[in-house]
Amino acid sequence: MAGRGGLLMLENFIGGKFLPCSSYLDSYDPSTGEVYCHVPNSGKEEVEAAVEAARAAFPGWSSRPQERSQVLQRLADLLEQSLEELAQAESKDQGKTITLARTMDIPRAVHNFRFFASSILHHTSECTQMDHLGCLHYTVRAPVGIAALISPWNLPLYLLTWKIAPAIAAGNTVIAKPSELTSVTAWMMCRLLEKAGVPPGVVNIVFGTGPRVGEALVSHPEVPLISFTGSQPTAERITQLSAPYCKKLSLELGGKNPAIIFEDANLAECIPTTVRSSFANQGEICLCTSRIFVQRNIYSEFLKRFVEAARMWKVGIPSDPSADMGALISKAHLEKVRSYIKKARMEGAQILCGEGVDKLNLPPRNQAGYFMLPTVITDVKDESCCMKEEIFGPVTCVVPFDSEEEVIQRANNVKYGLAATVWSGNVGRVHRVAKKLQSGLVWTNCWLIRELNLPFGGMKSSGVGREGAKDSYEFFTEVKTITVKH
Ligand SMILES: NC(=O)c1ccc[n+]([C@@H]2O[C@H](COP(=O)([O-])OP(=O)(O)OC[C@H]3O[C@@H](n4cnc5c(N)ncnc54)[C@H](O)[C@@H]3O)[C@@H](O)[C@H]2O)c1
Ligand SMILES: N/C(=C\C=C\C=O)C(=O)O
Repeated sequence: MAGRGGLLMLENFIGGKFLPCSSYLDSYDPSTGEVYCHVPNSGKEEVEAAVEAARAAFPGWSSRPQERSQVLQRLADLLEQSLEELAQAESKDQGKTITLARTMDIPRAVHNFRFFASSILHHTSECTQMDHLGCLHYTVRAPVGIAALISPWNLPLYLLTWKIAPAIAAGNTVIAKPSELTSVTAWMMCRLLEKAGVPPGVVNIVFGTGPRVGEALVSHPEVPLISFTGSQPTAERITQLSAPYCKKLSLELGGKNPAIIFEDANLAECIPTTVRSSFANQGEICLCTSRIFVQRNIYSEFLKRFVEAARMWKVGIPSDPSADMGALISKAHLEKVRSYIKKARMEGAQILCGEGVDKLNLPPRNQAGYFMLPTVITDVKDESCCMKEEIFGPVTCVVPFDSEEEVIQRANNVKYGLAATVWSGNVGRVHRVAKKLQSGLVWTNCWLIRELNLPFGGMKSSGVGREGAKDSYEFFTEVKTITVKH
């Protein structure tokens, strides 16, 4: 929809209707630094309206499980038919490459609906007998009610649908709040909901900032469940606000993910995959590698080949299909990421390629965009902020190690525990190391191969709870144990 100054103007989606808001936020095109869209700056009033709509829709939606599965399938089909349009929009709004949006973000959003449409039909419940007391016990599960779903800016539709699909499949009604920095594809999806047969009020989307609309949502007494993906400080705030109501919480947070590369690793596979795991989506994936530990006897060779491969990664405008990396999300974020390179230099680390070393070539129109080259840091201490804090940008540190025990201890020596990769041809070692890593996910000799049936989530400050077929079902339902005396 065209709004002020011919710019795209989004509206909230509440009770099956698009509704304007009394105030709007500017949203920037990361590749040019120009405002290109206005996003509703919603608050308490919009949350009240969404709660009312979600409450009214709950009795009907929660009582029709077969129909829910069919509706989700139709929504998946409709999203798939709009794949190209959605990919273009995601790439423009977020700064990611069109190739990544086409091959990962939007296909995964489609898959999220297909997967939960099917998996919801296959859950079983528990039953036990106490013959000596003449009793049979069994469990039933019921949707919790109105779910608040809050998602970040890095994988906008991918992560939003990873929450909406299991929540509504289980029979809840939802109020979703996408990041104010990347709201466009969520708004586009609203146009498909009615066509798919999602009844009004089942999916409500309120746009705006965390402190204003996000807090109104998480502290609403009629919203008993919150699924949040984002940063650890925001998770802390949400936990505080929801504590008085004992809400159910799922928190998917940041990472400081290690790659451990042993001397017997297949470097021909490991190097391109580790370049990708460090720099895909501009390093803005919570699962991205940011600490690379390399066994000392292959360290020099690895470093040389890794830096060569990182330099080959093409930073380009997001719409260029040959680009490997696009623009970072915002000016503030670019400055934050760059500040880590300055700190590393001040600490005596070496920057081997990227920021401040190589030259970025951009068309004149994109000079004010938020671009940065893939950057490799070395000679950096484990205690440095670059090795401890989540940078969430195209920056990775490479350091040597000597023994298995040493590298496990160093890899675990951060507050986060989300994802690790281990590279070795020795199956025994891979299995031993994977078991000792404090990490919710360990990919060995690969990265980011997702099996949605199995638990996804982090340890330590990387989160609370797990998502996936069974875990999401358990989170989005309440269980009840029934005892029958016969
Ligand atoms: N573990 C995972 O699956 C996963 C996935 C993607 C991103 N992340 C993490 O997300 C972070 C980057 O995303 P971000 O910058 O959008 O995170 P963020 O915490 O700033 O924002 C995430 C969402 O929370 C909202 N929000 C902010 N303050 C809020 C408040 N006070 N109350 C309610 N809602 C509030 C934001 O508007 C946004 O929608 C990184 O730390 C990254 O690692 C984790
Ligand atoms: N939740 C998932 C990925 C999160 C990525 C973070 O940036 C997923 O693949 O299910």
